[in-house]
Order: sequence, then structure tokens, then C-alpha cells
Amino acid sequence: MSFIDYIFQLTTYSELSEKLQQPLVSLLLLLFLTISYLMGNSLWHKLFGRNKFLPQGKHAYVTGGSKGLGKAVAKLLASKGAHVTIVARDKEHLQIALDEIKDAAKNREDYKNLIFTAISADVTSYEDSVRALNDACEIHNGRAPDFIFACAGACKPGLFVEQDILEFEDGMQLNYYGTLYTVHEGVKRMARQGIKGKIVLVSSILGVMSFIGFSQYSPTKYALKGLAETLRNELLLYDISVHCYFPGTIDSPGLQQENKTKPKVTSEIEGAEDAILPDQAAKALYKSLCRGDFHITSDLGGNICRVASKGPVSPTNNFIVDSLLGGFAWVGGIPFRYYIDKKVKDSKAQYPISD
Ligand SMILES: NC(=O)C1=CN([C@@H]2O[C@H](COP(=O)(O)OP(=O)(O)OC[C@H]3O[C@@H](n4cnc5c(N)ncnc54)[C@H](OP(=O)(O)O)[C@@H]3O)[C@@H](O)[C@H]2O)C=CC1
Ligand SMILES: CCCCCCCCCCCCCCCC(=O)[C@@H](N)CO
Repeated sequence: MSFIDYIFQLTTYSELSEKLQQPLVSLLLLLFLTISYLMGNSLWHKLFGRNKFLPQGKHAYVTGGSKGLGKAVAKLLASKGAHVTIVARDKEHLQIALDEIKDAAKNREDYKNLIFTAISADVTSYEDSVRALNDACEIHNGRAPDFIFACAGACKPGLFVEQDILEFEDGMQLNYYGTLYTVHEGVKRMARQGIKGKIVLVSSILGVMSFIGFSQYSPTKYALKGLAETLRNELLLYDISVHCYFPGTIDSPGLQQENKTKPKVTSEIEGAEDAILPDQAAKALYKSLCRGDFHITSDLGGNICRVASKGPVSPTNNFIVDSLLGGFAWVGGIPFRYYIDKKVKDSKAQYPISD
């Protein structure tokens, strides 16, 4: 009996459990799962893939590069031989970060040729964003950066009815417009100069799903997903590749800050004890860029959310693995929703409405 006939018979007679016990079926299933696993794993990429991210000798422009994720990304890229420019407001932290970045690259042979720059600017201001990018280009003889990592961002959790409208506006101004201003200016320059670089937007798992306490933040990260969706397609005009990172909780100074206003129930659902270190997040991001992934995550929860929210157009990272995971997410999301809804209903007494 041919394989096709066999499968046909399986589906026709629905004797699945009985058939599964037969060696051939088990073997095929095992083979299928092994191949799927390898393809979804970096091993497959190591063996057969082409590295799509070679930072050596290239210029990376990192907003939010003085702390947390941005600093970790800047250090990693410096250790790989990239020229790095970091942008943030506070000069003291910029200097500390700059020293760490230099330190990360100091054992390289090409260390002396590498240019590391710190620029103090507020990315929520369009003028300041343009000025910072302009300064960075001037240092590189007018040449635009090859890569833009838009890491600057923040979260102010709280209950929707208790938060001030200004907090929502600030969130959008920093997380969305703070990214847009830099990316807009950067892409214009890259496109005009024919630089076939990369744009990396930093969203969050909360850019594809959300729950109590994140109304100030989650929509700003959804907005970035939409920007990435558009630019991935449009910037093909200039051979600029676009990537969107959806991290889970990262143990950064930003997290310490947001935890000050985070409702208890929000913390419990977020499970902050599972936070990864900025360096781990940067490494995961780097590996995904080498593979060329569009939607990037760095943990299982993130991966499940990523495939479940892919939409009809965004590319998968691995068609087989993502499809399998997608099916699981569709089902697994149901108990998760029951869980978060129950958490909120059970916390009613804790959060009475005040005048
Ligand atoms: N930590 C987490 O759990 C997660 C974080 N993310 C996202 O990852 C990114 C990095 O987060 P994280 O590392 O926690 O952040 P941190 O708060 O630790 O670092 C933020 C960086 O951005 C800079 N920054 C903040 N505001 C501005 C501004 N207006 N202009 C210029 N620079 C600014 C800060 O420097 P300065 O204040 O001096 O300007 C700092 O360098 C953010 O976009 C965040 O939303 C996503 C998922 C989870
Ligand atoms: C089967 C379906 C299961 C789904 C499980 C998903 C569980 C994930 C919990 C959400 C964690 C949120 C992390 C982002 C944090 C963040 O962005 C803020 N800290 C901002 O800085």
C-alpha cells in the first residue's frame, strides 16, 4: 500500500489510535517531528542557513542604548565589530554605557577602527530625533547608519480609570512617535544613499495580546506591529529589511520603574519572576536577525503569542513549526483567557472604584 493510500485510509476510517500503534506510522510521526524541530531550531540554520546579519564594520544606531535592552544590544553589536551610536537623554548613564560598550569590543583586533558614540537627545521630540541622527551621520562622514534599533520605550501600568489622559499621551509619544521619528528620518537617509540596512522595532508580547493594567502601554506596542507590517513590505523598494521584536519581561531599570505603579494582579499575571536579563534578550534578538526572522520572540509564551497573532500576511519563521504551534495557541489561549478573566473577577474587592 502506498503512503498516500495509507494516509487516505487513516483519515477515511478514523482508526487513528489503532494505527498510531503501528511502527510505520510512529516512525513517520517521529521523523516529521524531528524535522520540524530541527527546522524550527537554530541548529537547522547553523547547518544549512545563510547568515543574514553581519554587523562587522557596519554602523548600528541604537535608541535607548544607555540602559536595559538597548544597552545590551549596543554591547553585543560592539563585540561583533559594529560601530555603535547610542541615544538617550541622561548624559551620565550614556557615559557609563559607552564605557561598557567599548569594553565589550576591546579584545577585537579591529578595536582601534571602531567608532563608538553617545548622543544625548529626547526621541519624543521630532527636532531632537533628527538632530541626533544628523550628528551620528556626520561622525560617519555623512553616511546614514546601516541598522536602526529603536529600543527607547517605557511602560506606566495602572488601572484604566485611575490613569490620567496625559499618561496615555506620553506613552504614545515615546513608544510610537519616539520610534517613528527616528525610523522615518533614518529610512529616508538610508534609501537615498542606497544603504541596504535593517530596521528593528521593539514591540512587546503586549503588542499582540494584553490584560489588566496595560491600557497605557499595550496599544502603543500594537501600533509598532502595524508600522512593521507596512514597512516590511514597502521598504522592499530599497532592500531595507524590517524586523519586529516582541520581548517578554526583561529585568531592566525600566522594569523596576514600572513595577512601582503596577497593580498586584497585573504582576501576578505577568509573572515577573520569569524575567530574562537584557543580555539574554539581546542575544536572542541577534540570533533571530541572523536567521532573518520578521517577528521575533525570545521565549515560549512569546512564540505562542507570535504565531497566534501572525495575521494573514506576515511571514512565519518556520512554516511547519509555526503551523503546529499555531494550532496549539488557538486551543491553549482558551484556558489562559479563563485564567486572566478569573484573576480580574477575583480581585474586584481589591480595586473598588473611587470618586
Ligand atoms: N523590560 C521589559 O519587561 C520589556 C521591555 N520592552 C521594551 O523594550 C524596550 C527597552 O525596555 P527596557 O530595557 O526595559 O527600558 P529601560 O527603561 O531599562 O531603558 C530605556 C532606555 O531608553 C531611554 N529613553 C527613555 N525615554 C527616552 C526618551 N524620551 N528619549 C531618548 N531616550 C529615552 C533611556 O534613557 P534616558 O531615560 O536617559 O533617556 C534608556 O536608555 C522598550 O521599548 C520597552 O517597551 C518590551 C517588553 C518587555
Ligand atoms: C497558550 C497561550 C498562552 C499565552 C501565554 C502568554 C503569557 C505571557 C504573559 C505576558 C507577559 C508580558 C510580557 C511583556 C512585558 C512588558 O512589555 C512590560 N514589562 C513592559 O516593559
